Amino acid sequence: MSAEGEYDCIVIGAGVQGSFTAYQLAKKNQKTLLLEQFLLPHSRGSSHGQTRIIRRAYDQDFYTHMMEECYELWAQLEREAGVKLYRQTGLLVMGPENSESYQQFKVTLQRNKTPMVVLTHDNFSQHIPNVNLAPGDGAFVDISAGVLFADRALRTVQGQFQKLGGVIRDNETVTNIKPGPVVTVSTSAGVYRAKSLVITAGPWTNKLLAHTGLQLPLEVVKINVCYWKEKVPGSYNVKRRFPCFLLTEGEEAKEHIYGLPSNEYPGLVKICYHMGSETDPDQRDKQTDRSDIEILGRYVTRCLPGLVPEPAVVESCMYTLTPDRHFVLDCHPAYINIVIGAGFSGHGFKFGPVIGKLLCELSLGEMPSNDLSPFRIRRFHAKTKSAL
Ligand SMILES: Cc1cc2nc3c(=O)[nH]c(=O)nc-3n(C[C@H](O)[C@H](O)[C@H](O)COP(=O)(O)OP(=O)(O)OC[C@H]3O[C@@H](n4cnc5c(N)ncnc54)[C@H](O)[C@@H]3O)c2cc1C
Ligand SMILES: O=C(O)[C@@H]1CCCC=N1
Repeated sequence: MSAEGEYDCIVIGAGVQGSFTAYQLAKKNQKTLLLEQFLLPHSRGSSHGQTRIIRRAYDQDFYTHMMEECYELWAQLEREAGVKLYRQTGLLVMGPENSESYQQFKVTLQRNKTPMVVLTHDNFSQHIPNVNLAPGDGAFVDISAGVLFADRALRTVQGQFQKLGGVIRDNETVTNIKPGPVVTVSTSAGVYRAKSLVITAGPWTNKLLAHTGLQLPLEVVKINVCYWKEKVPGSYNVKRRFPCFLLTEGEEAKEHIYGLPSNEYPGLVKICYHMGSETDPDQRDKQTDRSDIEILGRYVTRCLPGLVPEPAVVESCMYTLTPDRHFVLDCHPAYINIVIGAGFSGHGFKFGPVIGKLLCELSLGEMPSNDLSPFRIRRFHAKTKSAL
């Protein structure tokens, strides 16, 4: 399509997934429009903030496999744009030695021959100072893991997309979608048409899908992003090689607790709980539940004695959860030219480059370069509401 307002593909949502999808489409010479409801950059979705963890450590092989290509794609983007987006720190994984969850993480890395170091109670504090390893807990380090500079990554991929001729229209909310062989998308500022549409709207996915008669079993939760003050400045700093860490489960909670070394805010360590309370994305700040912060405070007191056990800074972010915590990467069940990337369940940032590639392949009708069976919509069966 070449007339004004007509595109090969329209992508809705300029978070990490929509931005990488638009970039991949432009790389394949597709005339692409990326629509974003807020002025960019913004902090109202799931992709904002300075940092995210990148890791191969997972409890399922398919994520560890996807990360192989993903590390290469991150490095390729760094080279292409001449910016640093990743810093290797390692990821310390801890959890009850005999628990299923901890063992699955460990065994998945071992099976995939991922570089790792197993720590013992005897040598733990020599390698990882200022952390108490609970009795009965095991620990290992995923060596290639580290920190992604999230805001910078978003700016970079959007910039590369524009350099390839892609168009970003921000401050423009999509208000309607009319499916068909040519999809019509109405916004607060205009009407656009395209051969295909990709919906990567994060917490707003079901609001947009309502225009297409589909609802997915997605739950949106608010996450309190907590930063904890070092008692002795520098003791958990990235420059002192303090790693990212992940507690598979523990005394305080069933869900993960995870953290990143102090870096973006001097003297403050980012530690979060991998769950929050339900929210409407347009009313995020009305959700004031702090039970996750109480859980974190107890954990910090017990295991991170060098931190003040109450957060110095609390920011907000949102997860869009699926029931099984796996992503949705699929075509719309009724409209093959509408592609959905959703439900990243609080762990999707690191996969951005590979998800962009897969959603691009789906929208071009190509054979996906990864097995998408864990990510198909049909796995939800009865939970998928359809008015079609
Ligand atoms: C606190 C926190 C910590 C995390 N830590 C990690 C981590 O360490 N490692 C990791 O890999 N992942 C992590 N994640 C998860 C990761 O950040 C998300 O999976 C990812 O950002 C999801 O991106 P997205 O593009 O799907 O959604 P979003 O970033 O929310 O993007 C969706 C976009 O669509 C736009 N939009 C919605 N509706 C419309 C409309 N009608 N019109 C136009 N635009 C619209 C929104 O404004 C938004 O910009 C974390 C998430 C949080 C919240
Ligand atoms: O995806 C990640 O690495 C982080 C840490 C573990 C829980 C979710 N997000």
